[in-house]
Amino acid sequence: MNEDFFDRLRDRIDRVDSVVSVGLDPDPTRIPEHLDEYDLPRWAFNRRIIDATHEHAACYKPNAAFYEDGDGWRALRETIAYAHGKDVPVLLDAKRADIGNTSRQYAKLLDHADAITLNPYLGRDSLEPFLSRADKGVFVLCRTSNPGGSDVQDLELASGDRVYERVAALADLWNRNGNVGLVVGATTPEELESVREQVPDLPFLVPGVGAQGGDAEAAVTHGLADGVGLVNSSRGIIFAGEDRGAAFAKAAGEAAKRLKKRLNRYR
Ligand SMILES: O=c1ccn([C@@H]2O[C@H](COP(=O)(O)O)[C@@H](O)[C@H]2O)c(=O)[nH]1
Repeated sequence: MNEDFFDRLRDRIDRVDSVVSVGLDPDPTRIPEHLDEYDLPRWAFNRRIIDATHEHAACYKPNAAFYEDGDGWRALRETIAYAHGKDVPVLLDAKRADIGNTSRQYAKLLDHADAITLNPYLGRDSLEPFLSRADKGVFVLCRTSNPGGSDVQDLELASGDRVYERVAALADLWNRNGNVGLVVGATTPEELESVREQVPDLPFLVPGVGAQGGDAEAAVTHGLADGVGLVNSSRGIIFAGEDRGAAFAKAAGEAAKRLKKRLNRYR
């Protein structure tokens, strides 16, 4: 197996001709009722979603928030193993980082996943236990897709830079192992473009297309570095067939394929 996460991701993107990241956020209030009979309904749901979407998935992105309880961790472990069985990398959207000893503990999450999202707010030493895992990918939150993303990230520093621009510059410095990418949302296409100009070599994870209504063209045009990057949709894929009972997974497969084709127009 290739030792470099972004090389492995490039191989996967080439193999399925797709930059789609399928977000596995199995909101218990939206999972089809007929799956309640299973021991782990979230895992039963994800397994069916993976079966239906893997041909179009450059990666799976489970968000840790949907698994942080006893059964949830079991469902997540099963999900990751199953995705790996289909040869699809898994990016755990955990948005972690803390002081040193706590971060070292958090970094154990990378024993299971291929890549992780990190919060840069605590600075370099908080990220080090993840950055030093040279074979794993690390996506640093830069300009997030939510409406309040501007509250802190757009603040202007004394240097004239915005906070998110400073984060992008730091991430470039932190990339000594070639394993760093950025999270930049599709809902702010101008920022996407300007961050891409600033750091031409860092792949982006671009969330916010689909349910958040972000700009798919900008996501692809600016999200990829030398053809490598990810455009994520979670609810727009996994709940595309919410009203279709047992056919929910088929609808998810169709939604993933549609998004792949739409994004490929701009690659
Ligand atoms: O800036 C960010 C960072 C992370 N996310 C996460 O991506 C998915 C998006 O889900 P959708 O259903 O496609 O809106 C979700 O897990 C978010 O927590 C983000 O949206 N924006």
